[in-house]
Amino acid sequence: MPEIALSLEGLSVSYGGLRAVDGVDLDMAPGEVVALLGASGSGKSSLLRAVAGLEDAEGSIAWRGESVVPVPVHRRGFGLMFQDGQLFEHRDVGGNIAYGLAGMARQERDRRVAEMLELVGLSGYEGRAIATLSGGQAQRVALARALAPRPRLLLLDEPLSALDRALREQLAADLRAILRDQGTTALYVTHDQDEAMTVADRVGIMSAGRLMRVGSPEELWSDPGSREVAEFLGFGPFLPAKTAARLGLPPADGPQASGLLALAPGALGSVEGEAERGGPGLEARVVSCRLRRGQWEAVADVEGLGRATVLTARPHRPGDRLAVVLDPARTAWV
Ligand SMILES: Nc1ncnc2c1ncn2[C@@H]1O[C@H](COP(=O)(O)OP(=O)(O)OP(=O)(O)O)[C@@H](O)[C@H]1O
Repeated sequence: MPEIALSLEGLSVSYGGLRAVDGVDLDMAPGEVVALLGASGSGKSSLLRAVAGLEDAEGSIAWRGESVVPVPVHRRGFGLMFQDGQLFEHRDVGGNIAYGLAGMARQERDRRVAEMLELVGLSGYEGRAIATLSGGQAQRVALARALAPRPRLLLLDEPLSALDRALREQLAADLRAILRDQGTTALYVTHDQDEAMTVADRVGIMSAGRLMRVGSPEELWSDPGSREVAEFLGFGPFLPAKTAARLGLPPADGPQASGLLALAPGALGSVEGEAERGGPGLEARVVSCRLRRGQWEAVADVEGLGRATVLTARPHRPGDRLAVVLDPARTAWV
């Protein structure tokens, strides 16, 4: 049997009559990073807080087979990191990182602080005042502080949400490298799909308190499992089997829950010049067009599919005709 670090079984969190987390089962391997992804209010933070011991919960929470439910927060050996790093303003950077290292000899503590600062790319920042740090630097210090005592599990709640997108992307990649480097087992809550897919080995999709599906980013994209998860990931439109067959995509073998073919973002592309020549492809009319991250995207009414996003090689005007082809590798049956 594979080794299990954190194990959740039937975990539920209720606030009065509201069931914020509803019967979640999840096993995590040692050193694994799992991101919980879901819309606002789906119960991600409540689940994380229950694991930390900050929220009463039903069901079981075990670490290496032993229940941690009776263990108080500070004895669980779990590290925490939040959106706002919650650094102590009255301590300098070094003092913040050393906070969880009480009981360690001075020299050893200083060494650990320097090592953590190097890990997060802030070597030499020991004496800096917290108020002088940028948002990104503050979150790096918060990460160093959380990792310094070598927690057996790191719990991160939207650690990058307060940062702008470019910084978030950079820090997400750095975080992944740091967690791998340290072999840290981590549960990571975010509502940002790109961040989840960058940081985690496996991503869990939450909706209305339930864990809908857990898988590696590749698994989720190739088989989202349900229309709800597919929609959350940005798949669409969803084509009935008959339409899919007309496009040369007969249903895959095996039972299909709803028998719909879901198109991933980028599944439709235009063959430039073909519309004018009347060549292969579905006929489409452009509604609007925009440049997104260096790629032209047209919203178009596509024959037999309805309104959909189509990647194009150049900008198009409303009313332009396109010949649209489907990339079967960017589709999934749900
Ligand atoms: N302390 C609380 N008392 C009452 N209801 C709460 C409390 N904390 C959360 N809730 C409710 O529980 C549900 C789940 O909230 P939770 O914060 O876990 O979701 P989330 O997915 O983390 O959302 P967000 O991304 O907005 O933080 C929501 O309906 C929320 O309003």
